[in-house]
Amino acid sequence: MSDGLRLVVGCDSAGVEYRDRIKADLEADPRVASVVDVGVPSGDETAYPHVAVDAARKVAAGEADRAILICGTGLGVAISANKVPGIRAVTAHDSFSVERSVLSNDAQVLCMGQRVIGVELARRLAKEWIGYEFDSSSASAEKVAAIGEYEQN
Ligand SMILES: O=C[C@H](O)[C@H](O)COP(=O)(O)O
Repeated sequence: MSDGLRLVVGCDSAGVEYRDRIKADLEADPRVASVVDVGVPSGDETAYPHVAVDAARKVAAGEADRAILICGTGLGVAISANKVPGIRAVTAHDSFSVERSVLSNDAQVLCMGQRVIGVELARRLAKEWIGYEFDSSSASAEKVAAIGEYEQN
């Protein structure tokens, strides 16, 4: 993270407003090196699985460090992103879960719902989330490794 985070943002038509607000926040954040927007633009009705998998594949390929995805609930984008091998995507709408998504689960994808929480909370949670870093020497590491083992077997 010393050179700054490389982030992806994405949404479906139900998440455009929050994606735009969070994207602007991230672009102004000194902790962030780059923000790639995988869509959708306003008025585009591409379904959420396509956007979520596109974003998740960039993370899995090492082109980005993390992704933030918005849909109506934050659920569909998380389910979809988790179909990409190696991806741990979560839906989180509270500060504690956002913290633990990184410190416990090493989640690289945070998903939120524009129809679930207010925009100021979503913006705050996005800012908090990028400030956490997983400790690979922590007791949580072997639990995260077990997820990967189940994925491979
Ligand atoms: O999880 C799905 C999202 O909330 C999406 O934005 C809306 O999906 P729907 O139109 O199928 O309800």
